[in-house]
Amino acid sequence: MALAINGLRRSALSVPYSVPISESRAARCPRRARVMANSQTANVAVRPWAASAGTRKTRMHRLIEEEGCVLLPGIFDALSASVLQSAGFKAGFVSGYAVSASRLGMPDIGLLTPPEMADAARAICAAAPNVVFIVDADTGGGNALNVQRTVKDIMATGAGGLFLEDQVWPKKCGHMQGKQVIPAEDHAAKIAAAREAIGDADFFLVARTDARATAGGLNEAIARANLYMEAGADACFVEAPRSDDEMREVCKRTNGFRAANMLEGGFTPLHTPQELKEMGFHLVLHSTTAVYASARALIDTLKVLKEEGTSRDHLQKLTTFEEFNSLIGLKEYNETGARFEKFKVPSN
Ligand SMILES: C[C@@](O)(CC(=O)O)C(=O)O
Ligand SMILES: [Mg+2]
Repeated sequence: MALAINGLRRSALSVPYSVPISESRAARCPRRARVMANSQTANVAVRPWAASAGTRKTRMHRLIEEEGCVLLPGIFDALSASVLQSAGFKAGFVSGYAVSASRLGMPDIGLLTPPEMADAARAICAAAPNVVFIVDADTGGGNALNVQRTVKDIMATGAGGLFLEDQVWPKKCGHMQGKQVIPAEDHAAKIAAAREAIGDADFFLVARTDARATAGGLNEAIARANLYMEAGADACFVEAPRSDDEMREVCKRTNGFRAANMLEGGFTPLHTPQELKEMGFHLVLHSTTAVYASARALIDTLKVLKEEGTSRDHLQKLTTFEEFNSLIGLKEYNETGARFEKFKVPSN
């Protein structure tokens, strides 16, 4: 019996995507068998994206080449992006979790919309033009057509790539309970649609799977990651592995570049980029570190202000007036303003 990946254009794959599997296994769980069959071929298949990935060098590919393992702190607005750039980071992650919290004051349960995310990304990229940002596009806003629109919107912000995940909408943060995933073939089709929308642009596509949390567990998540790589992703992200052994398994059995997420208080053990590089990861998100640090600082500072009615005894906890103005480029703005105070007729 031959099964095909629904939704993928035949021209998108140069290898046969019909894989013979046993009738009985397919009958027990056809969709799962389809995914597993494809994952079994993934290591031997000649993948067209792999050939173009060799020549296609995005900013993110170059950073991976330079650093081996790229650290992307999660940020959520123009100010946090400015701080990230000032701290010397070359890459950052526009976190859906953190944007939902900072922009809406709402949890990461599918309340943030793609246009709101694109709007946040636009301000972020403008505030930190030297940083390559990867944007969390959640599920991409619907089907393949919605995904293509979302991809184009996010590309127009100046970002260097995006994450696209296979959860059922409304999605949840990967470290929350009760997640569900759409059929693997449907998400592979969305990845193929995203790849088509990206074309030759300098834009890095990360396919995320949340299937570790479902009945299929780690095996299904790994099979899905490989399928999504076949569909055209530049990197895969198996969300929320629960131990070092699971993280190593992900690295051993998935193809292409791999992302890990170090979410404090989540399911995945925390590691340094060097440790993760040794395991086989290439991108390291610290998706919530900055938003948790900001919340901690605000909680503590405003508590003191409420109690004492003044900040004068706690100024060491705040930036200074000068430091803050410099952070957001006051001197440069003033210089530009001065150059255009009056139009001067050129003397010769
Ligand atoms: C990475 C993340 O998607 C959080 C998560 O689901 O683990 C984010 O929005 O920062
Ligand atoms: Mg997210």
